[in-house]
Amino acid sequence: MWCRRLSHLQSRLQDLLRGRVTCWALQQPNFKSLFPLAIHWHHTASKSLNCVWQQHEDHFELQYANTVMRFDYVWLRDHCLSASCYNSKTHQRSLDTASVDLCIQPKTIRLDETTLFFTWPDGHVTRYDLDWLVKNSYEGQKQKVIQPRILWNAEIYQQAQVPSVDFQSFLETKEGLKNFLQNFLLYGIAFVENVPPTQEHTEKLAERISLIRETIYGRMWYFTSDFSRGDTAYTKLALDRHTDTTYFQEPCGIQVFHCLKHEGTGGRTLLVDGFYAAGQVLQKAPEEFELLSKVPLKHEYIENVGECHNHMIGVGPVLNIYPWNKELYMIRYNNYDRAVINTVPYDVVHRWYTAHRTLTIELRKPENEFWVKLKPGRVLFIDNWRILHGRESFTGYRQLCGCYLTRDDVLNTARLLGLQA
Ligand SMILES: C[N+](C)(C)CCCC[C@H](N)C(=O)O
Ligand SMILES: O=C(O)CCC(=O)C(=O)O
Ligand SMILES: [Fe+2]
Repeated sequence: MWCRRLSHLQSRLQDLLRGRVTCWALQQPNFKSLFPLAIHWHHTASKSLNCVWQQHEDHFELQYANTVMRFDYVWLRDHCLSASCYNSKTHQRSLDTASVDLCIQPKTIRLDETTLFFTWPDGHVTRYDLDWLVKNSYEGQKQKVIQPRILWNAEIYQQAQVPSVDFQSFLETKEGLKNFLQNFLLYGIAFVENVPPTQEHTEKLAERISLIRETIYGRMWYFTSDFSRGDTAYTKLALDRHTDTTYFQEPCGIQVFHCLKHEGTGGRTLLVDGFYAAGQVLQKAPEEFELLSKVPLKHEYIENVGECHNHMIGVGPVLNIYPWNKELYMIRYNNYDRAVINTVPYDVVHRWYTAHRTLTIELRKPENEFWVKLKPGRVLFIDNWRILHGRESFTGYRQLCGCYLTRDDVLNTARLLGLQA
């Protein structure tokens, strides 16, 4: 049998060289006689557990907890949590996945209480907890959201009466921080009150939840309408709704705004939930939603003002979704910074403009706009992957400070506090 296997491997190699990459064993007519398999369903001794499984040629099928799951055998071997395959202190795999035979099949399978035991051809035994399998199966993950959110329009947000968190409790208590982060994760915006109106205190606040993301604008920024940088943000002009740093390969995750001073009129901040608007597009025109999630676009920042010389380019679709559950996780929307579209043919471009228009119409509906006047002492955190911001034109002297945060670090803090993120 070994020789046979070797000659199979040789022809498999030829197949690979010719570009045929299906599993050799499955192509063998006498496959079943080489690996006799049980084809009937196995039931558990305890009926109450309600678990049945079946060993197929190329996968393992499990029905448990109202879920039908299918597992690939290489996947099962790769996810062995035994001491020799997984270091539970570091939570890292020690098994060399490349050493697993891609045609591996278990020799025996047995269920004991809530644990499945797989014995592999080399005698190695892997145990899987049934609940672990449900939680980590594709079928289980497909039905779950990574981050629960409450999508809002102005009315929903205002009626929710989301409380602001006090500066002191945000800095000094775990509950204060946790409440703040919970609201931030759910709504994509959150406020901290009674913050001393200085850049230092704003920085302290930011550092409580995350590393500050230093960018071409600096670490903490401080800006007025002095056109010190080559961007409309540094003027008194109105800014339509947008997300920032769309021209980064990874746009900044969170934006922090603290208005330190404004002696003049106007200058209110506009906030729109981009995911709410995208949700409306999904309902009304699913094929347009899909197009917005597939067509890659460039955004660009070109600056040549004073000493500042920058040229940044970021590529990605307007809507970014996880392919396995279709969950939206990032919107890139900035009509000012969108670069020349040269990544798609003309007919797709036209359909893209139609889809972009549908989204824009949703984003511009007055009922989706939440307007707020930023005041010294009240710091606003914005999820820049979800919420669009803008501002009304203004008169007089207006000073804003703030920073960007690394999304990974904000989510890290949230998870360590027990929040789902
Ligand atoms: C916040 N701060 C003033 C530092 C930067 C402004 C960046 C503006 C740019 N058009 C964008 O949308 O990314
Ligand atoms: O001036 C403002 O309120 C916001 C300007 C802006 O969009 C930005 O700085 O990112
Ligand atoms: Fe902005």
